[in-house]
Amino acid sequence: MRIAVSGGGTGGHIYPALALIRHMQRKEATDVLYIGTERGLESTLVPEAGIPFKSVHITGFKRSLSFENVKTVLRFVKAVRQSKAYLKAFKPDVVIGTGGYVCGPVVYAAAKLGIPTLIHEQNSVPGITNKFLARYADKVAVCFDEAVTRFPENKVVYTGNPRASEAVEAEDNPSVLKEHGFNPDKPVFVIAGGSRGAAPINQAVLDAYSELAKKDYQILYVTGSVHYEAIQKKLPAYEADSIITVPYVENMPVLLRQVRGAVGRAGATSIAELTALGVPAVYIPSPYVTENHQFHNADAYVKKGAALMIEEKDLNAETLIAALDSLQDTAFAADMSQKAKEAGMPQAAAMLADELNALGRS
Ligand SMILES: CC(=O)N[C@H]1[C@@H](OP(=O)(O)OP(=O)(O)OC[C@H]2O[C@@H](n3ccc(=O)[nH]c3=O)[C@H](O)[C@@H]2O)O[C@H](CO)[C@@H](O)[C@@H]1O
Repeated sequence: MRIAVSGGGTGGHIYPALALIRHMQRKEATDVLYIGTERGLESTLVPEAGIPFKSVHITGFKRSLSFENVKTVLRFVKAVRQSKAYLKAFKPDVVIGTGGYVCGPVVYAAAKLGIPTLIHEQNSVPGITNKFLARYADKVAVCFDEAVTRFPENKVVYTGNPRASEAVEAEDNPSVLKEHGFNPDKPVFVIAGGSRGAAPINQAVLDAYSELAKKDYQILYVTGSVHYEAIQKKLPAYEADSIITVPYVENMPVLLRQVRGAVGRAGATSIAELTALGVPAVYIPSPYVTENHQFHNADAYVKKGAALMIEEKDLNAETLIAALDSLQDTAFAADMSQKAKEAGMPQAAAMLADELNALGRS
């Protein structure tokens, strides 16, 4: 099989693509070309994973009327032309887009060239690019019941997010906690604001820091790479042994296998990992995303008893500490873990690969 993959901007769109590629390459010889942007996280993550990478120049539409949108249309036209050239040279059997605006020109170009296409929507509410592409793509793979009715009935398939499979296949290595400097006999929570960090969550952790330092649990506090330096300057002069602050975690699934619980944004790929592994979670949805989709992502799991939610308007040191304290109750945490696992989709990579194989061989 030869597959062209596009997806970018943030980790939530890139990690599912990488998980799918790794799954397919383990099963059979699969040649891959990844098309992203130079500025997105994909331009480092994809080459680091040893996958051939080409770039197009494209930006997202602004929600308000602006001259920038005219420029975006011109960039789109140019990026379609460039994508067509890459695709004609690579000759893929199938093209998949995993979200982010870079998929727009790539999947559109593929459809116009008559190459079978599939788009993967991780969220409960579709993003602008996938809404546009749904008209052109042959299949739309979704991860939430709520997303099924948002796409044409004859195209939609429910596969889940392939990063869930990668999470359950990750190495079970308890010493990862020790390597971070934790006491392995006490529970560890990870607090991370998505792939880029989140300023309001960082502020709540700073406000709660002195109280958290007194707790009988430990915290891996992931600030997000861009926030790290500023946060370090704001941390109290004493550094609590039980709170370890890092900019980013390279291999999140290995870490997630060992923690008592996780606090973070309600990005769909994080949710897929946490549910597949049955990690109790406290979601603080970002209210700054299209159609408030993170709230709806989180809500679907809160309703199943698989997670807790703190809306950003209610986020402060007290609500953060209360949520963490509640997961100290082992029976409560175990029940949530069980419900999260029941809602998880660890078979997602195989299901999505089957859809791609069927399309590519049609
Ligand atoms: C602001 C924005 O538009 N965010 C979107 C973006 O979020 P974002 O990119 O933050 O995506 P997610 O939270 O879904 O996924 C983050 C990914 O990065 C990994 N990770 C995170 C931190 C870290 O230190 N190390 C690490 O490897 C996580 O394990 C996960 O695989 O894509 C998601 C999936 O479409 C959407 O639901 C989010 O709404």
